[in-house]
Amino acid sequence: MTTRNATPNDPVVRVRGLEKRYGDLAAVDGVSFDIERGETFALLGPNGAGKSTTIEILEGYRTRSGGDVSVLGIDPTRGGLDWKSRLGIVLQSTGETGNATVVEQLRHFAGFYPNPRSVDEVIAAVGLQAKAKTRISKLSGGQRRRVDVALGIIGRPELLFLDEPTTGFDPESRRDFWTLIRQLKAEGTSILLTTHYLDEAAQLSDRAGVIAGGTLIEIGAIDEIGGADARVPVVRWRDASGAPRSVQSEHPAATVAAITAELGGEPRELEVIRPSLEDIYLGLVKAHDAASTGGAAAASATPSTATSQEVRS
Ligand SMILES: Nc1ncnc2c1ncn2[C@@H]1O[C@H](COP(=O)(O)OP(=O)(O)OP(=O)(O)O)[C@@H](O)[C@H]1O
Repeated sequence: MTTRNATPNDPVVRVRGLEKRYGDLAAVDGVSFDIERGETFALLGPNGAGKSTTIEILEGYRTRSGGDVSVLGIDPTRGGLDWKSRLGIVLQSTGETGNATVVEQLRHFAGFYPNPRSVDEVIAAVGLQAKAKTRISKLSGGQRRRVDVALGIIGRPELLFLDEPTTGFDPESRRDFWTLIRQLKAEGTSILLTTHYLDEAAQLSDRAGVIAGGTLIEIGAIDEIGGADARVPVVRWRDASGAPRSVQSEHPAATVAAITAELGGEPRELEVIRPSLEDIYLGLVKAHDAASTGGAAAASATPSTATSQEVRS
């Protein structure tokens, strides 16, 4: 076996120079990051960026081509059943379609863990009380996804991997899921989340890493990622001729006052927008795409709320 269990001060995940090649394709190309104990970390990136490959290497489902990885103090390629029982895994694709009912499946899986949660509590936490005795094969796609999440948390994991967990959830179920994740976090669970819902990442995560083309292009606290410049508010309005105008401003109130004075009245369709995580993320990915296709000069991490006509005040 390998090294030692993580102490409370060690990161629960430590990745250094991770590489994964599929033939000529470098799907993951020198990625490094840590996840601290109790932290929720979001791995963000476009389709094919390398998120699932990274997460599945951490889970022990894929081998790596290079680099060092430690998960709960263990190299995943050597993780045994004891190590696996400390993880909760919600894979990207829904696996549960069998003939068992929800409660039967959860009882069955609870038996694999030394200290599982109560099956009834988990069913309630994922909002499947009314379907507890229904066969999984008869559930809707979103309900099956909730079974996946239930199976991921039944073993009371120290570290929970959530690969696009809320795909197929209706808006209310997503909010319920967020509440559940906050409860798990409050209990001390460390979480690695991938999602294409940037509002979900912003709501749940302490830090995020953005991966594109197999490399980590940005990492930081959710409210700092992309840097201060990317967070400058944008004032939008229509000028006297009805043309759309926008300006990035560190002092939006003063900017609005100046526009109002210039127009001699209320600006039409006035709005002040603070770039969201999604705007910032889109700016980062756009800048990376431009740089990697040779258009570096045109690239900047300007939020997507910006337009080419904008000036900064
Ligand atoms: N088994 C495989 N064999 C060959 N290429 C693969 C394999 N698995 C993934 N890839 C390629 O590796 C790259 C990264 O894929 P990965 O599934 O990690 O992306 P992702 O960021 O999770 O994307 P998505 O958001 O679509 O889930 C892609 O170009 C993909 O086509």
